[in-house]
Amino acid sequence: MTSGSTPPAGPAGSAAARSVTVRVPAKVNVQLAVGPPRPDGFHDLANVFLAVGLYDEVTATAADELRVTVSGPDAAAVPTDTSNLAARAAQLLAARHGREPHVHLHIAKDIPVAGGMAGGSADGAGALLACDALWGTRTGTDELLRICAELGSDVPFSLVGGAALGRGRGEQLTALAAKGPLYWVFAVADGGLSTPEVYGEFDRLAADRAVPDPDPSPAVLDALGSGDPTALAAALAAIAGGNDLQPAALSLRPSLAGTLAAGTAAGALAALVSGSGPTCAFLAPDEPAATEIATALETSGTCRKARVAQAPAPGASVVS
Ligand SMILES: C[C@@](CO)(OP(=O)(O)O)[C@H](O)COP(=O)(O)OP(=O)(O)OC[C@H]1O[C@@H](n2ccc(N)nc2=O)[C@H](O)[C@@H]1O
Ligand SMILES: Nc1ncnc2c1ncn2[C@@H]1O[C@H](COP(=O)(O)OP(=O)(O)O)[C@@H](O)[C@H]1O
Repeated sequence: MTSGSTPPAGPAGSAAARSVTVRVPAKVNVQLAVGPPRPDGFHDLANVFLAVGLYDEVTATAADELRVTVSGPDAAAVPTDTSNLAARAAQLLAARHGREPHVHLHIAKDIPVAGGMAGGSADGAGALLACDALWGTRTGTDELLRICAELGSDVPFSLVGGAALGRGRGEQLTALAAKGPLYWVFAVADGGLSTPEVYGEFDRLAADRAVPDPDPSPAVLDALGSGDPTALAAALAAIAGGNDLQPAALSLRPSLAGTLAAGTAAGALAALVSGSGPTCAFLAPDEPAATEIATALETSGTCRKARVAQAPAPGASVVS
């Protein structure tokens, strides 16, 4: 083999790489203001996204067909066919570049499944970045973000991470200042909630009232920028907790009220359902308090397990 045809020894992510691993964070919606349903079935949002330090890892390896495998305690709940957002990401990227989506995608799953923490979106964004690096297709950020928006409303945020305001259906992002670390505790429930069903329940509960256009709370944005958990909790209290989907999630899963109460009793400054749920998110004053809240939640019997995570977390990034 001549030196010209020998793949150069390069860093993972170069055209020479045979395997690329990308780490992608989960999210919590610090505020989720939901407008009325649009003609296309989506809802306009003011979605204050915050990436948190629970991660999935997506590894893309050269293969002669598209294949998805999943590991982790909740792996059995994740589809491995082309409904998996990671597989769909590979297909969309390959189509953009006129190539076959031949790749083995392995997802090391740590983000709760169907939990309102955007785990599927994370895997979609992670697969996109991993395949782009593996295939050497060098797709620009704007094009990657367009593909993310095709995959799902939350996927663009999974790519960028940090903190951002999502307008439209959540896909139109503006970066937000966020100072850390903020310590969050996540109470993971048994079983998930379907995002479309929760939006449907929101519509049912709102049927006899006018739903205002969604807007972010300036106090929430200020508190996020200052990194002061007490100020953030006060700003959330002033807007009835901040998540307009919370009553719908509670209506579909009334037991979540007990989870929220257990975290509050254990010292959480704020307690809210994460997005469409059923994961509940608790803002802690500091790291030791977060550990105490997690222990109290696990012994309360109101959740399957509790996880502590710091925020803001970086977006999707190549780790090897
Ligand atoms: C609620 C949120 C909050 O961040 O996330 P989760 O808590 O589920 O993770 C998101 O809006 C979920 O976004 P995502 O999970 O990407 O949803 P998509 O695949 O785009 O849409 C799935 C379905 O949810 C509903 N949907 C989603 C987004 C939106 N702005 N309005 C909607 O009504 C629609 O019924 C849509 O068909
Ligand atoms: N890579 C993936 N990981 C998890 N779920 C996925 C994935 N791809 C598709 N799904 C489907 O998306 C649904 C929602 O999963 P997930 O994104 O974890 O939750 P949420 O939308 O509540 O944040 C799952 O029930 C599953 O059927």
